[in-house]
Amino acid sequence: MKIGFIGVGGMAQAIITGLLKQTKLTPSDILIHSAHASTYEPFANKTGVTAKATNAEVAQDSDVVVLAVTPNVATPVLQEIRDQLDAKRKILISIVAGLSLKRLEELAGYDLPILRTLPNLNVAIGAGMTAVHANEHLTGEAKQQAVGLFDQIGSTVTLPEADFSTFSALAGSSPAYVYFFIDSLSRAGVKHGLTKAAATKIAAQAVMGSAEMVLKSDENPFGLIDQVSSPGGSTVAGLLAMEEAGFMTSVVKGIDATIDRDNAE
Ligand SMILES: NC(=O)C1=CN([C@@H]2O[C@H](COP(=O)(O)OP(=O)(O)OC[C@H]3O[C@@H](n4cnc5c(N)ncnc54)[C@H](OP(=O)(O)O)[C@@H]3O)[C@@H](O)[C@H]2O)C=CC1
Ligand SMILES: O=C(O)[C@@H]1CCC=N1
Repeated sequence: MKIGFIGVGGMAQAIITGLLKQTKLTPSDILIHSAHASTYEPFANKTGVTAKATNAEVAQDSDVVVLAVTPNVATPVLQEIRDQLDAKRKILISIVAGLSLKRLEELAGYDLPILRTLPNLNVAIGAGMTAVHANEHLTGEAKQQAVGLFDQIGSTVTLPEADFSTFSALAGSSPAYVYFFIDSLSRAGVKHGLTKAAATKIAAQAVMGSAEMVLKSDENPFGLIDQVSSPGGSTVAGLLAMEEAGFMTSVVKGIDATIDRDNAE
C-alpha cells in the first residue's frame, strides 16, 4: 500500500514518523509533496520517503492520499488533485481541522471513500489520540485499513462530525496546553533552584504518570486530587492558590477560544 502525503508540515511529519516506527510500512511506501522543496526535500532525505514533484503525482501514485495542508489552501489543493482521485482505487484521508465530509466530497468527488480525521502530535511516538468519521463510501476492509493506520499510532474514537471542534480542542490542540503546563511546572522548579533539564524531566514524568492514573484508576480526577491532598498539607495550599489565580476558568476559557476559532474556519 502506498500512502501519499500532500503537505509535509508538523502534523504530516508526526504521522509519517509514527507510521515508520509503529507499523510495517517502510519509507518506500510513503510519497510526499508540499509547497516548498526546502521543506519536503530535507525530510525525504532524512527519512528515505519519496519526494514527488507535484501534488498530482502524489495523488496519482498513492492508494491512500492524506490531505495534510492548512485549511486555507485545502480547496485549491483538492481542485488540483481531483482528477487523480479515482473513486474505485483510492481512499482520501483528511486531517484538516474544520473541513467537513460534505465539503470534502464537493471538492474531491461524491463517490470517493473519505475518512475525516483529527489526530494529535503525539502520534509521532505512537501515543496519539485521533477522532475519525468515514463517509458512506468508505466501508469494510478499506475502512479498517484507513482507521487502522491511526490505531497503530495511538488510540482512535469514532465521533459525529458535530463533535469534531470540541475534540480538536480537547485532544488536537491540548498537547500544546499540556506542554505549556509542563513548562510552567518546570519554570517554577527553576525558580526554586533546579536545572531546567531536571525540572522538565521531573514535571513531564509526573504528568505522564498522572494521566495514566486517571485512565487506569476507578476514581475520577477529583477523587484522585483528594488522595494527594493531605489534610493541612502543602497540596491543598497550592491548589487553592492556583484556583485563586483562576486555574480552571483559564483552562475552560482557553478551550472555548479554541472551539470558537475552529468553528470560524
Ligand atoms: N499541528 C497539529 O497538531 C494538528 C494539525 N491538524 C491539521 O493538519 C493540517 C496541517 O497542519 P500543520 O502540520 O500544523 O501545518 P504546517 O503549516 O506545519 O503544514 C502545512 C503544510 O501544507 C503545505 N502546503 C501549503 N500549501 C500547499 C500547496 N499548495 N500544496 C501542497 N502543500 C502545501 C506546507 O508546505 P511547505 O511546508 O512546503 O510550505 C506545509 O508542509 C491543518 O489542516 C491542521 O488543521 C490537525 C490536527 C493536529
Ligand atoms: O492549531 C490548529 O489549528 C491545529 C488544529 C488542532 C491542532 N492544531
